[in-house]
Amino acid sequence: MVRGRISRLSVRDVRFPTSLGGHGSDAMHTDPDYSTAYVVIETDAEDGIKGCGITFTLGKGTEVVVCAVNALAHHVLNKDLKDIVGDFRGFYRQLTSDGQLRWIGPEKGVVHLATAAVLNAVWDLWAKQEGKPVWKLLVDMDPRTLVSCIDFRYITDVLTEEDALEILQKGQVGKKEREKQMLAQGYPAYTTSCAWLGYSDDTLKQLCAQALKDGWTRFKVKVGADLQDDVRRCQIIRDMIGPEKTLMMDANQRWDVPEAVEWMSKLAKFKPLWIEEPTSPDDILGHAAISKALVPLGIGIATGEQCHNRVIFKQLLQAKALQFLQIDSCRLGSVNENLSVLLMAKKFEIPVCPHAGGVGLCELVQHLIIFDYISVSACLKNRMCEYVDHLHEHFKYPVMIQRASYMPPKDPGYSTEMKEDSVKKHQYPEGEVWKKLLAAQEN
Ligand SMILES: C[C@H](O)[C@@H](O)CC(=O)C(=O)O
Ligand SMILES: [Mg+2]
Repeated sequence: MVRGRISRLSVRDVRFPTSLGGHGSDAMHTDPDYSTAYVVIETDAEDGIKGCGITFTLGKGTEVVVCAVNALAHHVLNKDLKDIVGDFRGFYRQLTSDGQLRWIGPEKGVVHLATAAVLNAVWDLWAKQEGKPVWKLLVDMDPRTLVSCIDFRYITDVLTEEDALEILQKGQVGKKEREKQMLAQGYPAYTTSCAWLGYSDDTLKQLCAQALKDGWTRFKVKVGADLQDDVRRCQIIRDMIGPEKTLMMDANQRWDVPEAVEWMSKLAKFKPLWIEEPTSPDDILGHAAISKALVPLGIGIATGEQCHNRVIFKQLLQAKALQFLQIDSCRLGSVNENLSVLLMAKKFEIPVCPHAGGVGLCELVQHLIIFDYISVSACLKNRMCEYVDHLHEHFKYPVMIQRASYMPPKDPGYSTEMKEDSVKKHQYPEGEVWKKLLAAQEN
């Protein structure tokens, strides 16, 4: 039973100095400090359960997201949780349609990242009160309730409420077996941890050797800044993993459309399964053109980690602009909007391979993709979820990887809760980690 009125919302700017080690670096983001606007909501219920939500940022600018969360807070405060989740579509619409705040979106940019953080906290609270991890809450929900969480505005030309219901009803068949399968085997993952762009060749080799020992069979390498470097690094990694294992490449939006085609034609000999974010995430027709040129070379297009909202995904699907769709748990409007994208991907039969990593993204998105397999896609072909081996130690319920697969979390909630000590130490700029770093910079 859901209970309580939201009595408090707090949001903190939490940053990890990952740029110091080149972790997370790519052709466009050369010095990312993995960070989060960390939201905690409390209720007046006696159980003391809190909902925790995050969105992912790269350091600077987290303070702007924090401001946007505070600007949205009045939509949540003093609301009964029962009323929020009882009309989740209405609540989503209320947050995303604030007559003044939507002007600095709508449903994109800082205000949408803030929406994600707030709604992620609501989902965490709801699941904790129900005593289930979010994936299980979703799996056990009847199709009508699931559909009632989705705002179909702007997507009914490709996915109506009736279409969504039909997909979810079909997904009921074999659900029990798939749940058992997930609990026993987990959801297949790939690793990005070996090949950040800022890593030396020696680090790349050492991490790749370790990943092979740990049983990884799918690897992603960052490309896009310098072609000769890319050729050398891709050669190293392909030689190490051999011809059979899967390799993906990620350019993080570095190229123009013709440049993407030309560059990837030179990297095609390394047999990448996909090139991720070859160009601007807003350029739907550009992605379609790249896809048309590269698919004949055996290279698919993957994108999504910087797609603003369901409308962009709708058009990418309509334009046949991608072969792999990458949802993101903290850029889209939480579970609600991700549900609509999972259902559209199912309708277009495009495999979903979520973006993860960052800080907390693995923790969250595992719930969505496990639900997707059990209740929507029922398919593992060409599907895998990203894994990055950073910062899990700061979470109370960190991801569990076994045999290169995500094992379904068992603790109630959305795995979003951070350790209080970690939050305090990494709060920007007053946490002890930052105090030391900022003082050292001044000297
Ligand atoms: C800046 C981030 O680390 C980005 O490079 C992550 C990414 O593109 C991915 O994990 O994929
Ligand atoms: Mg990427």
